[in-house]
Amino acid sequence: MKDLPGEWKDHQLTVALRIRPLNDAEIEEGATTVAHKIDNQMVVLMDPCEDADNVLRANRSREKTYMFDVAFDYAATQEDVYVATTKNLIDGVIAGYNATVFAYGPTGAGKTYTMLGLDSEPGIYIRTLNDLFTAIEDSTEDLNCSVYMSYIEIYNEMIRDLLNPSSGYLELREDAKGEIRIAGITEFSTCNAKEIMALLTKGNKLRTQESTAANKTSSRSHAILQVAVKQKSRVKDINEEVRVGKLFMVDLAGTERASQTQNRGKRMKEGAHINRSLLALANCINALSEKGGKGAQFVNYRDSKLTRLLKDALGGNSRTVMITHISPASSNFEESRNTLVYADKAKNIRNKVKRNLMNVSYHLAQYTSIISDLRSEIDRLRAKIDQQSQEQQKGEKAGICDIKAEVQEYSHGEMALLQEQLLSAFREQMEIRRSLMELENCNMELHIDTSRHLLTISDWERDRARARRVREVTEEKRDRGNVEEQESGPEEPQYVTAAREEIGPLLAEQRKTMEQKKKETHTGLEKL
Ligand SMILES: Nc1ncnc2c1ncn2[C@@H]1O[C@H](COP(=O)(O)OP(=O)(O)OP(=O)(O)O)[C@@H](O)[C@H]1O
Repeated sequence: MKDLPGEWKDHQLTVALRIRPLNDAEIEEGATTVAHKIDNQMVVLMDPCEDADNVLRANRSREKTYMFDVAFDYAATQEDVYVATTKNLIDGVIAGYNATVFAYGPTGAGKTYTMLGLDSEPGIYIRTLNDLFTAIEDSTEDLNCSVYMSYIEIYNEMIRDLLNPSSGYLELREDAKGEIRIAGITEFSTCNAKEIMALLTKGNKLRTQESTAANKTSSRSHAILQVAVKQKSRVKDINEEVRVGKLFMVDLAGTERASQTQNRGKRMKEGAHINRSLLALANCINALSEKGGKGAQFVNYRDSKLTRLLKDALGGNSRTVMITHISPASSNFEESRNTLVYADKAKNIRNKVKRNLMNVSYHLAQYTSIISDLRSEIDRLRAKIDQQSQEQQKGEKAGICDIKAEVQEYSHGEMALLQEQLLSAFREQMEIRRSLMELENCNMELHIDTSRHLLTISDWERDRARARRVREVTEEKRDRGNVEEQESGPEEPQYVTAAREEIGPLLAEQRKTMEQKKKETHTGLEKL
């Protein structure tokens, strides 16, 4: 069924649960299985502290049943998980919808296994990309399609481009439409799955991964793979429809407790950052699950880079699937319980989704003027025929034939030539307009960022002056005019210093964009 363009539809977050098999370390330490899949949707978690032989089972409160959209245990294959969670999103992305799949859960619970997988057991990334390219190839629609890919990690609250690590740390920007963008991100345009897989493998090698007490190859960062599918009509028209569907695939760092993972030093600092992002994510899930209900709350996405980037995935314009992971082991009971509580809340999140359609219309002035020139030329020739036929009614047919031939020749030759010129003028104009529009957007984003920083600084300076004045008045009153040397006031917070530092580069970038815009406009005018 085709959706009407521009129509908003409700979409409830899909929440899946995957319980991985017990691992060797868990078996060695004598852990028992406490998480069981009951059926395709139901899971039960038993408290290992309870005495299973106690027939009275007096304390049943900590044995809890959870329902999800779909549940998997150790028997599920990578294909099973992919088909039930992600495969269905592909057609939507091609039709211009946004979609997000994210893996959530404690460290070592199997998130990277589900998303990336092994060479012998590929995960969701590879399966999705293969099916996406096949679906594009099989599409019968008359559309030109291009696929762009980017791959980043958020490590210690800093964004790194995994496809171009030399670009340093990247910044988040909000554009005029309120959409979050990563400034300076590398977007590879590819048209085959093999090429995209090579990029992904290269990027993965750069991902921050370390051995921790809980997982030998623990991912210390959140990794986000974004694939954008852009399509436009092959048939040239004065109105062109462009569709853009974006798919985010996110492998989050694991939730962890410092005491349990025995992390120290650098690992502990990472843990704090990982937890800051995941705490912000948990807060958003909490607030969103309450939204619309009695306890409707403000959703604060700004607390971490992760939540700012996942804003659309949570409560925005995206079909979203959350794949929650837990270990079945009794030794991980507490982590599993906490994870299940959040996954359960996430089921209440509702998104509003809409196809991303844009209309590019070309300037008609040039088109209209050429057509009117052609019309007057034809009128002139018609008038000439009429005039001549009146004058030479008797036997001067040859002359008329000459003029008729002239009209015909003009109509075919000149028309074809003019048509050709018209088309190429359109193409050039279209390119210039498109790049001007991009520069305009970029400039607007820079302007908004600069204003935001200036506002942050002036707010802070105003508060500081106010605090200083209050202190002075208090001191004056107490010392009856004998004012002691004043403190310089509170130390400037990090976010204000960061705002000051960012203004210079933002202004420089703004100047650069303006220069480029001038150049483009000049080239455009020369061509017209
Ligand atoms: N369903 C599964 N079947 C078989 N092995 C699994 C499964 N899930 C996870 N594993 C294995 O368990 C180990 C830990 O998994 P993985 O690295 O995917 O965890 P993680 O949740 O990504 O951890 P972290 O948050 O620390 O990165 C890996 O060796 C992985 O191969």
